[in-house]
Amino acid sequence: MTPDLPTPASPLKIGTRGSPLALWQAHETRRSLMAAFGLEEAAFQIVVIKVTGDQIQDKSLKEIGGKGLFTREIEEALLAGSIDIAVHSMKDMPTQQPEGLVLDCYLPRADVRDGFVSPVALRLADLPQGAVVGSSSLRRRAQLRHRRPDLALVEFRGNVQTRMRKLEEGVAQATFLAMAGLTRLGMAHVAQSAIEPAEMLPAVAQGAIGVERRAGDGRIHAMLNAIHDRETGLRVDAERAFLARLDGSCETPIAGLAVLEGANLWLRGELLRPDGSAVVAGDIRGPVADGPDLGRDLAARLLAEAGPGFFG
Ligand SMILES: NCc1[nH]cc(CCC(=O)O)c1CC(=O)O
Repeated sequence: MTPDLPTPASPLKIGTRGSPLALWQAHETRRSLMAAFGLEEAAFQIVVIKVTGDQIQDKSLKEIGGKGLFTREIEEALLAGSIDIAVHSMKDMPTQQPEGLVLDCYLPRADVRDGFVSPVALRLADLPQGAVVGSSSLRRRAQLRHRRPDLALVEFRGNVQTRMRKLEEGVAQATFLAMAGLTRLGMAHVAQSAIEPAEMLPAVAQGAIGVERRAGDGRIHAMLNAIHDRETGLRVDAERAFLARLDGSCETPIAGLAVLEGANLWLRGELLRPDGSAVVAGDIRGPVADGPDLGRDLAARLLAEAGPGFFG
């Protein structure tokens, strides 16, 4: 089916946050659609929407609280019809979409690893005893506390430039940034190394870009089908089912990563106590089509292993 295609007179409106990374993702979505349908740039309009998570820079995300800090206003615009699709970093997406919205289109996933950024060490293992590390990510903080209880942690938010400046000022000796974001912004060189998943399991859906639409919008559904990356979808669906079964909120440090091995999907997962004093980790393999079931099974197993007292 060939959908009615957008034109410069009636462009497709792409909603996004205004951060440099979010804008890159929106432009990448436009490039993919242009290539898939032979359309010119003017057939698309990128609409920047302000979200709560970007307006508050002086508090940790946990303090602001609530889910969807980076998505609520964008999803409202999508439901209201002022945009036609919304582009998101899947890592920041709640596992449930609001009634009337569907998230089933993913662009090809980028590097899933965390980047190690530090003027004083080449790799995480080389950080001197007692070094100060800046991170506001609950997952990274818990993983670090578990592996390197000697390190001191400070809150670190803001864009790449802000964090680099804090490192230069000596506020911390190292920080972590997703390689996907750094690479997309042309800044992969600021990372001294990329941390392998076996050493630090990334966040669920790290490196994946999702495109959300209104349910029942057949024209847009058909267009998004043309740019959907099936492998990314299989992996992210398994990881997000794992997260959903854990009721992953921003209070619970959780890591998860699925990869395809031929006809099988291999999912690794990890639950941590925020202070790093306990970790339960495991993995599961099965047919790629069973990804969400594998995710729920692994989550149930890890929850049982953790027991009721795990999160204190
Ligand atoms: N939580 C913020 C966020 N959301 C997505 C990315 C990076 C890109 C991605 O993982 O898709 C980042 C920054 C980071 O964690 O360094």
